[in-house]
Amino acid sequence: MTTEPSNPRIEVEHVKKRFGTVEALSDVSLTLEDNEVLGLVGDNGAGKSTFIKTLVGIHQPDEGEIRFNGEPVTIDGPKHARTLGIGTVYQDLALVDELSVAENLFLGRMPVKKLGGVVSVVDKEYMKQEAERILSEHLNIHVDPDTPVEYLSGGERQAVAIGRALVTDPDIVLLDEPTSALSKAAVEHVEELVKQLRASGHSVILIDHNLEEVLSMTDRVAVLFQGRVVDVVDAESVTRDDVVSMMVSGRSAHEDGDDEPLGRQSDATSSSSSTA
Ligand SMILES: Nc1ncnc2c1ncn2[C@@H]1O[C@H](COP(=O)(O)OP(=O)(O)OP(=O)(O)O)[C@@H](O)[C@H]1O
Repeated sequence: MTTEPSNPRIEVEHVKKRFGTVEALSDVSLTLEDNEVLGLVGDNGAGKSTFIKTLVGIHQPDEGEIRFNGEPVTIDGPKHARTLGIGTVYQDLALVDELSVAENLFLGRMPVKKLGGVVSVVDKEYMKQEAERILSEHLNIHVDPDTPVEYLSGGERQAVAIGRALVTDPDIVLLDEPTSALSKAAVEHVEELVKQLRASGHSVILIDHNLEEVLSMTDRVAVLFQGRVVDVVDAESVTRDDVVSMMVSGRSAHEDGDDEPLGRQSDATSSSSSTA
């Protein structure tokens, strides 16, 4: 279901990002509307993770502008992104193996309490209770919050990573492959979570190689090819085959067949900045 663009949470305009000779993002323009789930798909190396990492300030764009709630921003890094209300689950999970589930959820933002009104100590009880609540309520995962994450299954680790993004109650959630290591039942919980996030007014960007999941979870889908946006399509009306074709050819399903693919090697003037 596509609604008229009205109140973008994030606007990315003409962003370029190079790594040496590789142009990972070539003139990317995209919007994330208020209360929408935007899918980001593309073949390996298309630029999806670079896009997410640029949004949270891990990478700085070489060119272009990012606006957040209408205001141009320079995002210094993940901490700054969190203060802007962006929660992120990275593809590599970024968990610390030897720390517990609760410690991973609250990494870098441990809650403190005053002992005797004077000495500040980490509030471990609160951390454990919150960790259990977030994981069971949102993800239906029941693990001992004291367990080091190195002992968890892949699916449980993924749930901890998602739970970690939810601790700060963000308005915008960026999910980079949130279901890649999950069982079918756990994937359904993530799908449910994404629906709940949207129902409660969040905006979500979802990267997922499973196109069925993307099409069922998102409102719009942006297709990337070699650093460019091929098209942004309505998830309800596009077919999986059309998305695959755009991912492989670098051409929009709506374009005539004679154009050059919109790849890094192409000299074709980009018509790829659709924000549909
Ligand atoms: N830190 C980096 N240094 C050098 N090159 C990089 C770096 N990060 C990404 N790249 C390159 O930029 C391009 C885009 O990579 P990116 O990880 O964004 O793709 P992706 O769409 O997320 O791929 P995948 O689906 O395989 O995760 C690739 O050619 C990649 O090798």
